[in-house]
Amino acid sequence: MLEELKQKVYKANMMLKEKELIILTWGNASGIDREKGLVVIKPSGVPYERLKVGDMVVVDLDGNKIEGDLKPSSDTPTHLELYKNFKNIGGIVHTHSKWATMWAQAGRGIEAYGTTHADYFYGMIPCTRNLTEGEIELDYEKETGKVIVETFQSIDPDSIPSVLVKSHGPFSWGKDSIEAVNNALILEELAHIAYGSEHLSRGVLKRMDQNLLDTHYLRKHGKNAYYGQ
Ligand SMILES: O=C(CO)[C@@H](O)[C@H](O)COP(=O)(O)O
Repeated sequence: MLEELKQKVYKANMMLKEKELIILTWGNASGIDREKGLVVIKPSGVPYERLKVGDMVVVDLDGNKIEGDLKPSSDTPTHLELYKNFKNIGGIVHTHSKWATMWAQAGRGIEAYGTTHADYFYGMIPCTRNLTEGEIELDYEKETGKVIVETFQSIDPDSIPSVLVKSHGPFSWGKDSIEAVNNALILEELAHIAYGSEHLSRGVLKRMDQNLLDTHYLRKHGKNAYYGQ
């Protein structure tokens, strides 16, 4: 069942390791078949060194396991919530990549400071609020997806394909799981560059000019060409 999607999701998972976005078992990738309403996701706790295509788990959008010998990732409820609410996405990845996780732990979104950012993200990459707001939340994996969706109430997930989850780490998405890995890689680079830029500017750095942001993002996404046109 879903053999092609399993191959792609397996490849996306292995790319997370190749691109050094994860170590040990600190992350997962998934992909959805929208027609069938089924999601393929990495099994929980399996080290990437031992991961096989046949280990991929199939779940429905309610979280019921449809196929697979292993338990789906503990982040499955978050992936499902995003698939249900962000209708254009076909793949999601979660990592604990260093630079993005630093921003997530600091509770700070990554402001658009330059054209490297603007080529891929049309504005600030947001950080969610605290998941629990002071209460002990036992089912926080379920809540994580809801808090991400709440964060995107007035943000288009197609033009900002990543989020930082407070006290946890980043989630990225795309039209499929491979594009989601690519967006996670770009996020990690932007997180590193933004950190250095803030420090070198000794706290006076402001977000980039809106015209420059528009020009770069819209040009890269086929919406306009150059200044003056
Ligand atoms: O942050 C966590 C656990 O604290 C997870 O994101 C793990 O890093 C990956 O979990 P599995 O996919 O192996 O269940």
